[in-house]
Amino acid sequence: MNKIIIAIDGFSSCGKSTMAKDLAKEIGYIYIDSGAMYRAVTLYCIEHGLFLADGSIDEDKLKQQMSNIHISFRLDTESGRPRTFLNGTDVENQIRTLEVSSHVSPVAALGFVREALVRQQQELGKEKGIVMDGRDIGTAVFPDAELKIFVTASAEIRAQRRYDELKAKGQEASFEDILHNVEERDRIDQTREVSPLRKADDAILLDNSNMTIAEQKEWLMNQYLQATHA
Ligand SMILES: Nc1ncnc2c1ncn2[C@@H]1O[C@H](COP(=O)(O)OP(=O)(O)O)[C@@H](O)[C@H]1O
Ligand SMILES: Nc1ccn([C@@H]2O[C@H](COP(=O)(O)OP(=O)(O)O)[C@@H](O)[C@H]2O)c(=O)n1
Repeated sequence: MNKIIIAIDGFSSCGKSTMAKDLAKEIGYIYIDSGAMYRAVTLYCIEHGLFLADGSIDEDKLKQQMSNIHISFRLDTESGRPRTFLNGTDVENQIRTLEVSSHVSPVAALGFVREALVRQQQELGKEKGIVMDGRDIGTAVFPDAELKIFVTASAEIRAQRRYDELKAKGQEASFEDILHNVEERDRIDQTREVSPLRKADDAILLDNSNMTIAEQKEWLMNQYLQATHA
């Protein structure tokens, strides 16, 4: 069967990567978490003092240093899930903290950052057989993707899911802070000038507010089967 490209976009913390990862594993496709790439660049900025005292980004320095930022993914053989590496170091846990979440959307709004990452993402999808999730996969990275999904759920439900996840990992964070972060990122992601978050006209909308992980997994598998047998 011919391999296709599956683009999964949507609002923050709604379950995109959970469903994308599960599908990729089941059908033997590569899974790429494009958000992890923006998070890795953000971690680099934090670690290299590129956030100025007023909270803004030293754009000139970041532009100069973009070629020093190398992001890769390696499969964790135990969990079967990919882990994110920044310049050879496993940063999978560090990029998921609320600190990185609080800084990532302004970094992702920078045109030169998007250009560099989109180029890498397109390269990764060249052979097809890929599931990629993010904000602009169906609109900018792979506008010709054969299957596009746009996921949403209420902000409270999304914040609760992220809160439960951080708590399970032993990370302290308040529900209010997470809700604020989810809403703020949605606002910045939807209003930025370059490739803002929006549903592609040909994407299928999924509101998974009242769906379990198993139900959404089955829903996505059905979409894949329909797309490949059409
Ligand atoms: N339908 C669901 N019901 C409950 N929790 C979910 C559901 N889908 C995903 N989750 C959980 O919500 C959290 C955020 O999911 P994730 O896949 O990381 O979202 P995204 O990639 O959209 O940010 C994870 O802890 C995940 O296990
Ligand atoms: N394709 C993408 C993916 C992420 N992003 C940015 O990166 C941030 C983190 O993405 P993510 O997918 O890890 O976010 P969560 O939904 O997992 O919280 C988003 O809030 C966007 O600002 C983007 O601009 N374009």
